[in-house]
Amino acid sequence: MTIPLLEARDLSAMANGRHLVHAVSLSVASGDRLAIIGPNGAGKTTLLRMLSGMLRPSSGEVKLGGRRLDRISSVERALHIAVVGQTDQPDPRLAVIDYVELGRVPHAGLIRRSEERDIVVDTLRRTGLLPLLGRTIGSLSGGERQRAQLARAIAQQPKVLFLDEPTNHLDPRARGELLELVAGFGMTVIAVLHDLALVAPFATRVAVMSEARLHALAAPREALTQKLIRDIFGVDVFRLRHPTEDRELTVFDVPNRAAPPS
Ligand SMILES: Nc1ncnc2c1ncn2[C@@H]1O[C@H](COP(=O)(O)OP(=O)(O)OP(=O)(O)O)[C@@H](O)[C@H]1O
Repeated sequence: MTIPLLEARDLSAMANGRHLVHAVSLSVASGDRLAIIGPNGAGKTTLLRMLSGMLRPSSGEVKLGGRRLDRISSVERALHIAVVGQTDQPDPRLAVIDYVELGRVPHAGLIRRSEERDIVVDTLRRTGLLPLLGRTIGSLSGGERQRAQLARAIAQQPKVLFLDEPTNHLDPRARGELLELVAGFGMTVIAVLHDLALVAPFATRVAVMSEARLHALAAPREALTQKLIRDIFGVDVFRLRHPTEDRELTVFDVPNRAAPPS
């Protein structure tokens, strides 16, 4: 039997006598890209924080490569796990190249310094940040900063990359491009996503959270049924033929409750 890269069993988080996440079990194989979706307050970020070891569960456990995450030292964990959170506040005085190089700190001394630099420069190139490498983090736009945060995490070369809403500062085109970029690195990714339109092109699997529970866990096409999207998000989904190209469009539509009956 192959051991999943990451496995959560009966994971719960409680605060003030209330479940923020209730008995979630899931596993993630190497190379999976798992999108965690659900309405506001469903428990997505709390689940992500427990899966990445940032938050200790009230009950249940997380295993990474068969080992309990809470028994892996924070130093070793940093070799395996990178997190880009919603509330990260990188030091605005750092130059982009120095900031991205911070991703290499957990590996310090393990490989030669010149190889470290090569990894950083290659990551800057692949994330389109080479022209900005001398700029300070504080001088970047929200979208550029988001790309720099991603680059730092990619330079870390983790076994699992955790992303909490990685596209929230990006324009519609840049959102898709950023996730395409992430997918191109071939890493195992667990990402909280809000934009439902981004899920199917990016994710190999989707975990649907609703009211602290895992409502569904499947490939996007299986999970994102019209019924589920209507029930969980209160929006309609239509699959339409693209008017000029040979492909399908998925359109999410908020029903107009104010419309008079026809
Ligand atoms: N430390 C805490 N103490 C008390 N309640 C908390 C704490 N952290 C989160 N919550 C609550 O738990 C619920 C789930 O929060 P969480 O951030 O996980 O949801 P989410 O699905 O990521 O939401 P959003 O889409 O709005 O970012 C929310 O009602 C939130 O207010």
